[in-house]
Parts: sequence; structure tokens; C-alpha cells
Amino acid sequence: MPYDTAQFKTTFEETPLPMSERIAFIGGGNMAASLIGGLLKAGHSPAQIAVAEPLAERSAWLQHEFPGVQLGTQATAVVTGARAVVLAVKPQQMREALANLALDAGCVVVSIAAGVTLASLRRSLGGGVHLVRSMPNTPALLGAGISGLYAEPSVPAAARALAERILRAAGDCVWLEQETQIDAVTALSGSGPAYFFLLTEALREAGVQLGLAPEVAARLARQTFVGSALMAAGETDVQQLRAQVTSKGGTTQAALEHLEQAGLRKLFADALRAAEARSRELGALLSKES
Ligand SMILES: NC(=O)C1=CN([C@@H]2O[C@H](COP(=O)(O)OP(=O)(O)OC[C@H]3O[C@@H](n4cnc5c(N)ncnc54)[C@H](O)[C@@H]3O)[C@@H](O)[C@H]2O)C=CC1
Ligand SMILES: O=C(O)[C@@H]1CCC=N1
Repeated sequence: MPYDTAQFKTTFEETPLPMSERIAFIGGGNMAASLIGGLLKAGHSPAQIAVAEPLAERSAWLQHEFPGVQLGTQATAVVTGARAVVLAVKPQQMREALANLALDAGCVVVSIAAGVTLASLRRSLGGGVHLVRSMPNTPALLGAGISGLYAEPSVPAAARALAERILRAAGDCVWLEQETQIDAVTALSGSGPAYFFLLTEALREAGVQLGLAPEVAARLARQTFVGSALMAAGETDVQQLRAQVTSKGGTTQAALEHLEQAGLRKLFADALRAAEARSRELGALLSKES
């Protein structure tokens, strides 16, 4: 690859993990693997990480990717002695994943599940544990993610710090003042990578319609996305970056005027509203079932 993916990383203060914390993941899917990969890169000992993953094929993959990490098929088998438990199952799988789960008092529970509220987690897990809700995103895989976090005011600073260290291994972190803001974070940055990928697909297709060969259009669209992302990761505000491309009376202005007139901003506002509403629905679904 002609560019270094490390350049994608947002700059953030490094907070090295203490090596002694035992962390259990419930669910070993895509997001869990991103976080585990980040923790191991940050120097966390694999022996101090455990994962509950019921799918045999996925479990074998995890074993291959992360040698030394403890694997089990059920949550109850991996949480013993865990200082932190990361809930990384789909919202619809959460109820079953938490059934009969007894956690050590003072354990920090970090849920990354879309929509699942702290109230419903409290109902399943009872008192005695510290609950943190978080929403990361898939660039976590490259250490270039961003997560929103929310903890109830009663959660002590040490518990917040541990939750943040886990998420920081995958990128930047933002603390939120209200739990409902997690639904907005889900709509913006949680689902956000898909919007940029869709945009890249659309550019690729439009390029083909203008007569470019599909592989040429794909290369142009992808590298334009990558190059623009690298520029956006710098100091200059994106609005200014946009202005720098847009010559007065030029081609970019012609395209942007079309996008603005077609209501692109409203389209995104409506799309994010739909994602936020779906996040709340997923939470309500679980609350009703529990
Ligand atoms: N994919 C994304 O872009 C993002 C997803 N999330 C959230 O992260 C969570 C996980 O998402 P993904 O990793 O994409 O899903 P995934 O489907 O890749 O991973 C979920 C894993 O949990 C396992 N599982 C199912 N039932 C289980 C149980 N009872 N005990 C233990 N493990 C169980 C599944 O076999 C699967 O491997 C979801 O709640 C999602 O809302 C958060 C941010 C971004
Ligand atoms: O689509 C979803 O529900 C999950 C949450 C954010 C990204 N993916």
C-alpha cells in the first residue's frame, strides 16, 4: 500500500494499560476482535483476556488471530475474576448472553451494543457492578476508531478510566453528558463509516456512467476517499479543505451546487435521525423482552 494506515489515527493522549487487569469479552465478533487487537497492540497480556464465543468457527479464528487469549463458549465460563467485562453481542442477543451471569462486585461492564440502555443492563445484572455504555466504530480495527462513552454519575473515576483505556486501544474517545446522546453517536460515528463507503460506491458508479472503465473508476473513487480522509485528519477544518478544492465558477462548484440544491444536508440529517430512532427502538425492544 502506498500510504501508511497509521496516518489515519486521530492524535490522542496515550494511556498505557496496566498489565494486570483481566478483561472478558462476551461475544467475539467483529467489534470485539477490533478491541482485542487494539488491547494486544497496546501491550495488554493475552493471558489476561478471555472471550465467550459460541460459534466454533469464529472461536477457532479468534484462537488463530489472538494466541494465548482464553476462549469459552458461554459468558459464565469466562467472567470469573474479570475486572472488566465488555458486552459485544448484537442487541438482539444480549438478553440470552446475560442470562444467569454473576459478576464480581466492582466489575466494570462496558456495553458496546447499539440501543441497549443502562437501565435494561442494570435489570439483568443487578447492583454491585459499574455500568458504562459505549459506541465505537469499525475503524477501531486500524486503531483509527472513535467511541462515545457514557457512565452514570455514580460510577467511580477508576472504573471510567478502565473503560476508557479499553476503548482508547481502538482510537479516540469522547465522554458524553447524557445517555441519550449515545444514540446520536451511534447515528453519526457508529454507523458513519457506512455512509462514506456508500459515497465511494456512488462516486465509482457515477464515474462508470461518465465513461470510465469500472476498475479505473473504482481506483479513482477509493483513493479520493482515502486521500481526503488523510487531509481531514490534519489541522485544517473540513469546510476550509472543501473551499480549497472549490474554484470560483469551476467544476467543483457546479457539482456542489447540485448537491446542495438536491438537499444533501437535509438527506444526511434525516438519515441520522432514522439511525438514532432505530437505536432507541433496539433498546426498547430489549427492555420490553426483559
Ligand atoms: N459493526 C459495527 O459497526 C458496530 C457494532 N456495534 C455493536 O457491537 C455489537 C457487536 O457487533 P458486531 O461485532 O458487529 O457483531 P458480530 O455479529 O460480529 O459479533 C457478535 C458475536 O457475538 C456472538 N454471540 C452471540 N450470542 C452470544 C452469547 N449468548 N454469548 C456470547 N457470544 C455470543 C456471536 O456468535 C458473534 O460472534 C453490537 O451490539 C453492535 O450494535 C458497535 C459499534 C459499531
Ligand atoms: O448497524 C448497527 O446496528 C451497528 C451499530 C453501529 C454500527 N453498526
